Amino acid sequence: MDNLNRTLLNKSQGTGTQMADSTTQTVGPNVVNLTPTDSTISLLNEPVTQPGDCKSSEVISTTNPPFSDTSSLYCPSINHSLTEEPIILSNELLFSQFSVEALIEELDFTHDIGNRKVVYFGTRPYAYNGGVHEPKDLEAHTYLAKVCNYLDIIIPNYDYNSVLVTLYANGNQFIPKHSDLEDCIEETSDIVTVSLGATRTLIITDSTSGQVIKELELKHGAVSVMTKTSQSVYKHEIIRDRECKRPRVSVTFRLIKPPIPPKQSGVYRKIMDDVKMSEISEVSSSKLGECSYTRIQELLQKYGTESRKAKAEDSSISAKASLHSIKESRPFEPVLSASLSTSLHSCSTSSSTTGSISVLPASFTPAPAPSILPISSRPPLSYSARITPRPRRTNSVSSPKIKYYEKGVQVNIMQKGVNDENTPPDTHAAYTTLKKQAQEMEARLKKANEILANENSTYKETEARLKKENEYLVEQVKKMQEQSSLKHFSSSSLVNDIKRKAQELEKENRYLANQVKKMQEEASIKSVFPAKENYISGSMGPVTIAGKNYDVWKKPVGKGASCVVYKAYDKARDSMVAIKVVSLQRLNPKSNDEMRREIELLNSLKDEDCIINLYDHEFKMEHCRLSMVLEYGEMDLHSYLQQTPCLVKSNSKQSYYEVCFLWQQMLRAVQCIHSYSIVHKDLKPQNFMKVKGKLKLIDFGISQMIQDEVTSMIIQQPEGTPNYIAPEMLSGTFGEADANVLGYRSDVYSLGCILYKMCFGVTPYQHVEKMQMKYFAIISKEEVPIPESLRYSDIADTLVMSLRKDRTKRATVAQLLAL
Ligand SMILES: O=C(O)CCC(=O)C(=O)O
Ligand SMILES: [Fe+2]
Repeated sequence: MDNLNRTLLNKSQGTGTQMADSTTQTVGPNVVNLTPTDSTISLLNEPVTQPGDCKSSEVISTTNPPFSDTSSLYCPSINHSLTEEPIILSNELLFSQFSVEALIEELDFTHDIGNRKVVYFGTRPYAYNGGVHEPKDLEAHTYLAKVCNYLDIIIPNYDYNSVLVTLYANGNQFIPKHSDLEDCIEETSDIVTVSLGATRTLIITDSTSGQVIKELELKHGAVSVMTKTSQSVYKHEIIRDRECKRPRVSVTFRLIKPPIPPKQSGVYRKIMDDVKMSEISEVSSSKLGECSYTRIQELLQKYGTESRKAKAEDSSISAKASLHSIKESRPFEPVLSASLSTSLHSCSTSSSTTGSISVLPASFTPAPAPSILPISSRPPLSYSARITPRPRRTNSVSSPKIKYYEKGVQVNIMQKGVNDENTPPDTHAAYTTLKKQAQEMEARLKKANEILANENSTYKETEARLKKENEYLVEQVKKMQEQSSLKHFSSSSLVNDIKRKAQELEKENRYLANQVKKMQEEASIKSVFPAKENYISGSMGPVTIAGKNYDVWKKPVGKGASCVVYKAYDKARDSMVAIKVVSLQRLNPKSNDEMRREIELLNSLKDEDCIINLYDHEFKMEHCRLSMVLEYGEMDLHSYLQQTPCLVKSNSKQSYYEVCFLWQQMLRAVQCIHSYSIVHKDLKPQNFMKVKGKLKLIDFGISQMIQDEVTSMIIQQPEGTPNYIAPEMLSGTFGEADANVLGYRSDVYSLGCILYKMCFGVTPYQHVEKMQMKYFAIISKEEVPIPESLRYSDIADTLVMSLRKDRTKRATVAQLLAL
């Protein structure tokens, strides 16, 4: 604690002495007159009374990240008294996330010293008892750079230019008792070690007495600080720990002096005298052009001669001069630097010196070293040049070279030349060529860069164009998708519509096909007909009516109160006919008159295809029989309705169409007779016959011709079938003589009843069993109710219009047809 206090005070007082050799050319940040920066001062606990007067304690806490309470700040020492003992700064928290394994992974330990391994990075060579380390860039060592960055935070103004990383693979590895007394370490240097990984023990002993002064635990993140000067007083060691299985890495920072030539020979001196700073800066000026090459050439010629001279003076001379880091403020920075070296080949019989030059424009060097310093404090990039005249071992080949780097790739240009022992190398010519080549190379590079820039802009243009095109296409695809989905939607609804219609048509078709089938069946009967057992012979015999023969089916197809209907084959017509045999015997004369009237009516309507055709008739009074040969129909409407579900029940479009179809035909048939001033008076399903699928009127038994509606006759008795009878036809019976007027609209009412039956399966008052009640219901002023189960409003309207009780308000057939 005391030591650090003292250190802080001493450093801040700025009383230290600059120990650097004047030949070191160290012109970095002021090491000696170190004054804490404002930010450092603000971090100190106690107020600073004078600039540079720092009275803080050993450990200075701050809450600023990345420090924790246990972190500390340290001002580098400046006093360097002999008795300054090592101290430890604890930085466990700062390094808590730091992986020592990752650090080991990224490092190549170049020296295996048996009990440990090391690797060195620094701008200057570092020689110690473990070996000699050549200068080496930190390059892209991410984790090591991180340690450097952390150290910059822990000791902000600490000046160092080397990093020695030591790996102790386990507790068996150690470093024996020693002092870091190497000459190459600056006397002003602090020796700072960051301990990472396993905890190990550092023991400090007094060099003279061997007495243990301190035993320090070096945990992960511990930073030990020693001074170079104290190395003559103390020794230190990392002792074995057999229990420890984990690795430990120590990262030791030092300030290394520029290398001292082994022998300060005349040649070296000459070189050193000759190569002045001005020349170096000339060589390394931002323009490595004419002047540099010329100068390099001059120098080589000069030192070639000098070395030959030196060889004559002292054959054992081996001189090496090196000028590094003319402006080295921090290690591993791309710095303005140049080196010039020449070595005389002592063993060679040849006195000649051949040379090679490497010209390394720093602008072509790989990416800058890892960020150890804040960007702002880095010196600007510039060229560096190294001139290396080397002895030629044989007389074979010399290799003047140009190296340059671009994007980390080294490009070598080699020029071979032959020198024999007696011929000094034609360095001038070599360098002229090299210069030319370098210029060419630079020109090519420039061109390549231009092309690249060009390509880059073309690429960018293309990229932008493609992006636009892509956007357009995406938009188009989107639109097309939308359209196609719309199309799909509309086409699917259309398809559904068509499907529905097709289904309806199919139903209709089936119905018609059925009808056709029936008709075909009828037609086929024709061929079957001549079979004897199927027609009448005997009592009715093969019947002759009005002189024509008919083959009559034995079984009657219909029976009435006074008539029987047979099916027969008319050979002359080659078609089926219906033969209606009416028994006149049992009829009164009035009935006979009716029969005659019917015959007349039918005869007058012969040409109408909505009226059943009367082909022939014959009164045989002797037999009291009227035989009528009529057009044959497959089935009357009554039978048809019996075997067909009503509209409400089937509730299908097909039934609807069929009802409409039949209704139209009934209307036409009735319109036809009305146009002959005939009122049918007994319209009911039984009186409509289906002939080849078409409805025709039959049975005019009670029909009569009328002049017009107003002269319509008064009837005495209710006639017609009660379920289809119009109210006006009944009302007369029940004393409402005025209303008992017969008219065309009575047929309309009956038609309405047939339509009602087709819709609901029953006639309006069919459910009323008692006849009298039925009559009352029919004549009642209350309109026939239309059940709501009928969903076809047009039919419902038609029913309402045709079933109006008041006949004057009832529709005529013409009106109904016009709907
Ligand atoms: O590993 C350590 O902590 C000490 C290393 C050391 O003393 C040295 O490299 O000189
Ligand atoms: Fe050491």
